Amino acid sequence: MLAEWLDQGLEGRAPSRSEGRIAGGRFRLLAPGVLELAPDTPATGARACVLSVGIHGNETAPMELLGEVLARLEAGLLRLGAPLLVILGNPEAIQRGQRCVATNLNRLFRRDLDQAGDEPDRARVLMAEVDAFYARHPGRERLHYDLHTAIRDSRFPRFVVEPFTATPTPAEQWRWLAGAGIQAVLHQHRHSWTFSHHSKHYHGAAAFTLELGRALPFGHNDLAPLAPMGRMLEALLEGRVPATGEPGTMAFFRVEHELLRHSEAFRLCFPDDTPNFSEFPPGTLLAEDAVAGETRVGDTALSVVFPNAQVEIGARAALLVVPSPPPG
Ligand SMILES: O=C(O)CCC(=O)N[C@@H](CCC(=O)O)C(=O)O
Ligand SMILES: [Zn+2]
Repeated sequence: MLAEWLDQGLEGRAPSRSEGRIAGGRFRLLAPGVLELAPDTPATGARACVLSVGIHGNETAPMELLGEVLARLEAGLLRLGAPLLVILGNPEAIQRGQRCVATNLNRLFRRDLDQAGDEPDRARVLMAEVDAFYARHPGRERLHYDLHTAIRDSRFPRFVVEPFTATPTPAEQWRWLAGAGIQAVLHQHRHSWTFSHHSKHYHGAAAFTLELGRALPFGHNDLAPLAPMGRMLEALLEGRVPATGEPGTMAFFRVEHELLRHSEAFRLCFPDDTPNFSEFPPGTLLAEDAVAGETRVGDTALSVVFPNAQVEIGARAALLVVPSPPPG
């Protein structure tokens, strides 16, 4: 039923059952693409976990990975030990195999959102479900992993974005992420209104956007490098402490500057297929914009993450980042 729920969501079919039993607890469909797993007896120290995939409809590897974990739970190979909210982010975009339908859902997670349209409506549903889920688990530590894949190759194929908020990230997170095969961490420098930012900013959750390789069509993903990540998700689901790694194995960066597209006549001055975290020396011309003029690297080398000249006007066209010391 659980793996079927995911498949039906991907295909736009209504699920056959809206609640029932699984090993160690119950499942309940709360809204289209929103599944709650409630353990009979939460394990000591279990986190209230939100796991989201498909916020961008063409990022398929996380959906396949989560599908495997849910199938193992359903087959009785795992036993539920933690409260979980499992989210299929943008079903309409997933069915179309597109990043989004009209606008980027992952910029809309703010409580004062007043836009109309499919993605704004979906953001409001998801924010309400996450708010209600965390409210059902007062006193329990909160976690949100929002799983994505990136448009381009990357010097670090598996990395996380740590949203900017006042809430410090618990030190254990760096050990868990290293243990799950994450290779780099990027600290945001300001509020970004992404889904993981919502959970961290409004709920004090340990929350990240996880980039797990490149976005490819269903069936073309190599899930082998994501095996440690799958094991971490299984540990969280069972309420166990995940395997840990050495945070020093990860590269740490912080955002120095956000490059915005201000006009139609905007272009990035490096090839489209430039991998994430490529470094440019001082003086390099990075972008030209009819309104903002030239953007050049200053005195310190900058690396480029998520370059995309095709974004909407006013949206982020790249993050310009520098190495930063590991936390703590
Ligand atoms: O590869 C790209 O250019 C985009 C990949 C992607 O969807 N990234 C997320 C990052 C969210 C964050 O900054 O936390 C996004 O752009 O929404
Ligand atoms: Zn994405």
